[in-house]
Amino acid sequence: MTHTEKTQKAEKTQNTEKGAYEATGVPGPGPSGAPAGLDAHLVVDRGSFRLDVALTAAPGDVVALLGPNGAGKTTALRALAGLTPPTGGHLRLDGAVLDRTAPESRPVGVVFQDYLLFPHLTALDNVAFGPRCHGATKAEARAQAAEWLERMGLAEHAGAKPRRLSGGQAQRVALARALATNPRLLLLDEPLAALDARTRLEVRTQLRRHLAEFEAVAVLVTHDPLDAMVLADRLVVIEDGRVVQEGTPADIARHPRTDYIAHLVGLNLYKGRAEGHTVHVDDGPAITTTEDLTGPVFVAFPPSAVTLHRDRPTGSSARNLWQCEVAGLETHGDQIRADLTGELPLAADLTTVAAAELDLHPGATVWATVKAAQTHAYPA
Ligand SMILES: Nc1ncnc2c1ncn2[C@@H]1O[C@H](COP(=O)(O)OP(=O)(O)OP(=O)(O)O)[C@@H](O)[C@H]1O
Repeated sequence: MTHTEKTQKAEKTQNTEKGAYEATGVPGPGPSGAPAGLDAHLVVDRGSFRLDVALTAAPGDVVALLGPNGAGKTTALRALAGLTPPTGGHLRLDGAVLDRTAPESRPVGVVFQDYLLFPHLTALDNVAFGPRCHGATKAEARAQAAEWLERMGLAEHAGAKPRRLSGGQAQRVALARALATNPRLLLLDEPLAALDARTRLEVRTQLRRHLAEFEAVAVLVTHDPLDAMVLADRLVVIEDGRVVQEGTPADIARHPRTDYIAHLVGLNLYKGRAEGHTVHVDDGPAITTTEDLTGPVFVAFPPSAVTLHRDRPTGSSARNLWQCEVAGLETHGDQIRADLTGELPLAADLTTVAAAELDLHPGATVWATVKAAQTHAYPA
């Protein structure tokens, strides 16, 4: 999320926080100064597996939990929702202790991976189910549901049953159902996993917008580094039940500390403004892409797409050429990853032989080329 988006959201949070607390009955940060947001230490024992993860977030933060299969992401999410009993630790939300609060009494909204929409209920009644469970009358719940469907651009599908909805629409209905309870903590389990690649791109953009508008804490679980980088302000990487790294997507992408993360974030990612096939990177140079877009975009390419040269290449057909300096070199398996600074900070992967031939060392000046066809631009 950009700085401007965060600032707008922070202002909105200040303006709406009181209303949200009143709606949920959860005490806000009172004169005693109980910290707003999430303060959790999740300890869960499951046979030989132990989850031991500390997680804190301020209202407005979107945190992504990432990790390989079996790392404990779902267990963490279920512990936050109250669906898996903890063995120890603590869970506080806006200063209120929730350790012993039943799941349905927590100011928590959950969007499950397969959405779990009721097949026999319309989109409207699926969304109304959320507020109904939190004590709203049938009429109130339906009015709130209609409002949320409108906000999600789904008003015309209010009467449709889930089987008549596309994957992206079903995802938004599930999100509306979770948000309709005014949760102080929104949990999303692999929110885009059930969608095909094409729908995913569009839904990712919409979800990013909805999360940017959400004033409380959002925690999402995902395997997909793009989802994490696009949707979250902060990544918490879990391996084998423990946090192995956390930070902004940019920090983690630049300085992976485990092979899993290096593989996970195998991308150079930039935000900028597209004008046709050219993306003007914020505070950086232009990148030529094959996509034809206009307005704010992300552009990404893997470090393996970067070719390095000691001298400025003359005959290269690559559309993107930048002068860089080697800031660091790291070995990853049989590859060398070069961390480059300059007009465009980037990571480049090359073989050990190529690194030796180029006489790469920290401080060396190099030219990097990337073919337009190896970049990927998409709306921000
Ligand atoms: N119901 C259960 N009973 C016992 N152990 C379980 C149960 N569910 C999960 N586990 C174990 O807990 C550990 C963490 O599983 P969890 O599903 O939280 O991981 P995950 O990171 O979400 O993985 P995935 O990405 O595959 O969904 C795994 O070792 C798993 O075998």
